[in-house]
Amino acid sequence: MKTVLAETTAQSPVDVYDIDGLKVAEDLDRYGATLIPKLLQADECRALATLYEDDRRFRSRVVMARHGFGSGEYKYFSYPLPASIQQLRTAFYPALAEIANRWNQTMGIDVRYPSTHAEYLRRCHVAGQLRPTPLLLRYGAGDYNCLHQDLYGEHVFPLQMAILLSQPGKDFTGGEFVLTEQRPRMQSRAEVVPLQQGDAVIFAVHHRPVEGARGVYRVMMRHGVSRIRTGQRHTLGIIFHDAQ
Ligand SMILES: O=C(O)CCC(=O)C(=O)O
Ligand SMILES: [Fe+2]
Repeated sequence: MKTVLAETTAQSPVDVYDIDGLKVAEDLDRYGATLIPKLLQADECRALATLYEDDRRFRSRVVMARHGFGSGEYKYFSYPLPASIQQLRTAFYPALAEIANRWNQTMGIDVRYPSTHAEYLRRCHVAGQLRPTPLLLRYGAGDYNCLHQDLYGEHVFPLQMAILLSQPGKDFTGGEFVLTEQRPRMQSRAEVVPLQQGDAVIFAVHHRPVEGARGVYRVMMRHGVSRIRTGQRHTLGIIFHDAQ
């Protein structure tokens, strides 16, 4: 399936991402995560990171240490979302919904996701999950994001995306994106996703199916960020369900 991102910003040409060509489904099935290189250009990343200062864009700010979530802060966008974020959310959803539906079938879960994001949001909104979840995160030296799952109500779309907006090695050091998977009655496995500026990672929000010798089982997934050693790191998070 081809995902077309029309004009992610005024400067950017139309980009076409061939989701099949990038082995998105294959990686997600094997590892629970996949990396999409250079989804955004450096100038788009800088423009998005700069939005962090513009409080008119956001519905709320979370200081992570106050909640035991880690150290650093983030802000949830208000509706209407910035056009580039709205486009990313809409454009990536259909291909991810196909994977999510296949996973649910494999795991014996009877929830199915509609083919358009607009339709899925209607389902969230009818259930009272009305608040937008796309967010910008900002970390400084010493900050980190504890392993977590982004669940905001009954309706959870099982895949999400994060885009690194800062340049590792230059804007910051440390601060690796980390995923863990907890298999039933087994020790946990960790995976570090080596993101460059503008790269996206798509990953499982809460669980995913794994084929074992005795059939399919579910592994629990969590994600977080290791300690930022120096500098400042910004990320854009795109979650497909809305929040209560
Ligand atoms: O900063 C990161 O890389 C992780 C962000 C995150 O937890 C999210 O987007 O849900
Ligand atoms: Fe998260």
